Amino acid sequence: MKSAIEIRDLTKSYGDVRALDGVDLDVPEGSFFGLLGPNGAGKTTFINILVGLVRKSGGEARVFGHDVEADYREARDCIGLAPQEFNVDRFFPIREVLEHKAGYHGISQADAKERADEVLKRVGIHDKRDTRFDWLSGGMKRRFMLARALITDPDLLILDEPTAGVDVQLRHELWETITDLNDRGTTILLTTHYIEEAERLCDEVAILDSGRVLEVASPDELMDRGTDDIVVQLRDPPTAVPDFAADDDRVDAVELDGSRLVVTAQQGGLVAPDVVQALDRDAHEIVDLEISRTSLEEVFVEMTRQDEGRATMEVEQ
Ligand SMILES: Nc1ncnc2c1ncn2[C@@H]1O[C@H](COP(=O)(O)OP(=O)(O)OP(=O)(O)O)[C@@H](O)[C@H]1O
Repeated sequence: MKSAIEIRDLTKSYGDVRALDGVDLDVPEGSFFGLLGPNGAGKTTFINILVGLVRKSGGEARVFGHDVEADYREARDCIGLAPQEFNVDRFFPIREVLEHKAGYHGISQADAKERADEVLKRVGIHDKRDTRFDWLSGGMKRRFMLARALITDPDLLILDEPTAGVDVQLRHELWETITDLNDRGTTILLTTHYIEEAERLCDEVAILDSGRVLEVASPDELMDRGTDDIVVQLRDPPTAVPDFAADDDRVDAVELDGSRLVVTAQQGGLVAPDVVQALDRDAHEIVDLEISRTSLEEVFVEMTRQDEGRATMEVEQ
């Protein structure tokens, strides 16, 4: 599949700070791709290089085959960006702001008007079209940021924390709008601190830490790496239970607390039937069974914490 974003050995230094330290990444065309990382990992720097706000120190960055520096105009015209900060002209009615933006990208005045109406309707704030940005509520401001990113009908939509500070209802509405765009073929690059957001929306995520890509995988693949708890409630407290850990190397631990048995295992969904069979064989009656899966958040915290440990060890050696 063709790449919407193609990154090779990308570096960026701000003085002594190595914000990006040799990033290689391919974001497939049409995908919903998440860029996750703790504060200061380099996400905004990465995005700013793609849209030409920051100059890279080394390496290559292409958007739909266009080099972000040598072919800046072509690359930039493919991208719609909704940044974290509200960098909007506050004194004009929002529809005019959109028309100016469209004009800047070479869209005719008549088309710009039509598109402005269309995107304002799409994000649900068309009735506010004559209002100044300053007078919108926080949630409406977020919607407007998305509308502005969409005004050029971009092939690549970059969303930097698009739901920061919005209520649950609006978050769900924004998710729906973005998912719909992705279903129609727009490639999405999303950064977020709400790991649940990435888990729900993204086909693939890259975990970035200290300017390096630690991992690229689907949320499911990442969650498979964590351990799950298979919690079995038995009718009667057993005197002994099968030693699941000895028989199956996916099992990490077995704990018995009265009639409650907890088997901690990788790929809990696949281990659970074996647990049930073994208990059944030994005539233990099962009253209830629940599998609690590791969340992407737990895997993310574990991975980025391990990296911290590694960094400390590297310094100490
Ligand atoms: N203009 C700048 N001058 C100096 N250092 C900078 C500049 N911009 C970013 N940095 C540094 O580069 C590193 C990466 O910052 P960046 O903003 O890209 O991270 P981030 O992953 O977007 O963080 P956050 O999640 O907090 O927004 C940080 O150490 C930051 O302090």
